[in-house]
Amino acid sequence: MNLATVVIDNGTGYTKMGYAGNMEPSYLIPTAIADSRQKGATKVSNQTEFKNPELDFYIGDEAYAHQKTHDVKTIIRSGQIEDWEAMEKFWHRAIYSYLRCEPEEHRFILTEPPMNTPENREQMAEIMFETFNVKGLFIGVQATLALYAQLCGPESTNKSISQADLSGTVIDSGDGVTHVFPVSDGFVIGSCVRHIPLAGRDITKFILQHLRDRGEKIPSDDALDIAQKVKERYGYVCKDVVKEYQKFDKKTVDESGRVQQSNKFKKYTHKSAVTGETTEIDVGYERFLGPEMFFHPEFIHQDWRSPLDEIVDNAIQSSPIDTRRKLYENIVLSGGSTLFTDFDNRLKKQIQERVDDRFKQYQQLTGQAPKPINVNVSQNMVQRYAVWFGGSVLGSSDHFPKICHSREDYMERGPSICRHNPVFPAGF
Ligand SMILES: Nc1ncnc2c1ncn2[C@@H]1O[C@H](COP(=O)(O)OP(=O)(O)OP(=O)(O)O)[C@@H](O)[C@H]1O
Repeated sequence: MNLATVVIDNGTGYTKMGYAGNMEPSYLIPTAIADSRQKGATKVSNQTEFKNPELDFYIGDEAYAHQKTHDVKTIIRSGQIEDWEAMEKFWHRAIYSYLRCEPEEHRFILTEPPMNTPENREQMAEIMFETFNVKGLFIGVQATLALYAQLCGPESTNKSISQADLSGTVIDSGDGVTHVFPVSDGFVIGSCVRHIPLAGRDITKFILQHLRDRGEKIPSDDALDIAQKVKERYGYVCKDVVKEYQKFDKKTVDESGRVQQSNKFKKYTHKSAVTGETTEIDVGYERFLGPEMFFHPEFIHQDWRSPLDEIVDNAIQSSPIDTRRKLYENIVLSGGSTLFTDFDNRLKKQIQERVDDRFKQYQQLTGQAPKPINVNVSQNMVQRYAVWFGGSVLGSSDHFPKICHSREDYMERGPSICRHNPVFPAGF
């Protein structure tokens, strides 16, 4: 009997995990581990949860809940696994305690950043097959899975897709890093990938700083948590920063003659999980100034001045000429930090302006009018979990057993079988 494929997408900030065929992952937890400070010591206290100190560790939110007694660390930096031992422990807990499955009975889909080395892929395969004895393994490239999710997602009408349909530009912005990946026929054009060292975590820190600068009283224990909630709940991308400021500064007078601040200001009430105390915070300009980082990165990072539309345009322009039209016409958003309202509209407008300017110059120079390009930036229902959802659809497809590397193959040929992971079998 074929049991559902397990899909685990380990991101810099968050891990999404669940079973293929579902719309959403079953668990979304921080990619963090809290390890015992008393390694090697045998615990004897009756109150100790674990007798074996090697098992005295926590992952995800539980890791942060135990930071007083354990050392918490993140495992992935800029998409790359930094600590393999910690990763293995994280997977162990994820598989047995969260997903509660017997790995030898399931096929697994793990994800990797596009420029991952073959050695890293082999290491993943070794751990999965040798430690967990999984039934099968497929290591999907995150950008390709995000495109796959869009093609086969809930809004898709395209029933018969092939490798050639997997073309477009994926903008993946999560917690730690933002990437722009041009993908042609299912393959990431490696030399044209662009990396931006700014993402959700930087916006959160900026919002926190801005709230404090405006004099809001933020309890230091929950400061980052509050800023993150404010960002996720009230953040949006504006059309024009100056006009947006004016909207916030516009005051009105109510019936009793009292001056009221603009209704653009919002109130956020936070209840501390530790003390139970509530704090009320006025949320103002940071609502649009935080997400503005994508278009005016100099607000946040002194040395980074290229706006996202310039980087996307540059990535596409450096791709082979015959792929560019598809890359402009299918820009796909992936990751939590692309969820801001109107992010897609502003990005589309600014990239379209760049394309139109280039066309005008070409026309003036040659006197010829090329066929226009309509830039399309699509937001979709599965954007936050696009990579995971791509894995979910792939893992439940009929052709998945043909592309998944089996345990028998691994035993016969070793970890090098996992170096290549095409989304479609040959001749599809
Ligand atoms: N509705 C929202 N609006 C804005 N930001 C959001 C929203 N929901 C989540 N985020 C932000 O998205 C980020 C997490 O996104 P995601 O889970 O895609 O990251 P990740 O995969 O862990 O990171 P990376 O892509 O860097 O490896 C966090 O910074 C979170 O605050």
